[in-house]
Amino acid sequence: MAKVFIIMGSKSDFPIAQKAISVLNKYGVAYDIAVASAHRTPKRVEDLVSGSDADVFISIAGLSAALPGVIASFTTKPVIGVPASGSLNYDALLSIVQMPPGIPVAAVGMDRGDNAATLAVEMLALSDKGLAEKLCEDRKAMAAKVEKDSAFVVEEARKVE
Ligand SMILES: Nc1c(C(=O)O)ncn1[C@@H]1O[C@H](COP(=O)(O)O)[C@@H](O)[C@H]1O
Repeated sequence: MAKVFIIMGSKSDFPIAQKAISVLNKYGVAYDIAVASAHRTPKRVEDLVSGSDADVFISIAGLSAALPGVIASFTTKPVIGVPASGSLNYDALLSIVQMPPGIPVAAVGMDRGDNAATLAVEMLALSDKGLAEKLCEDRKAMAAKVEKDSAFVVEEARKVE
């Protein structure tokens, strides 16, 4: 049973989806994936969302990026929107972030499929102790790497004349 459903507006968004898949695979979280567009195939979006039992939706969209908000209109499950970098600078980001009250979408940064997946895992970890523990371990590993990197730059700085 898929826990996360990744829906992207176009096949051209797939590289961003791959970043999300990589994180979900790392945590062993099952996912479904599909291309559907609120602009081009609105009925397909409704059918996919209504027919899904996923706990969290990740929606990737560029340009006017209606898709995450439209997905949110068909479900009360959390929807995480990933703005795809497009022809204008912040068009997709602003579309995703500016939802009307009552139908929120959690926006992550431009092209940040990885963060969308990590946020989805954090949501699932609220009711999954194993996932919560794995997230804690990874935070500790991240902190250890920062300390190691810091020691490295201190050492390298000493060598600068
Ligand atoms: N934002 C949306 C929606 C939507 O929101 O329904 N449908 C497609 N798109 C976006 O259009 C961009 C260009 O799509 P094409 O590459 O297919 O022309 C993609 O980033 C897609 O997410």
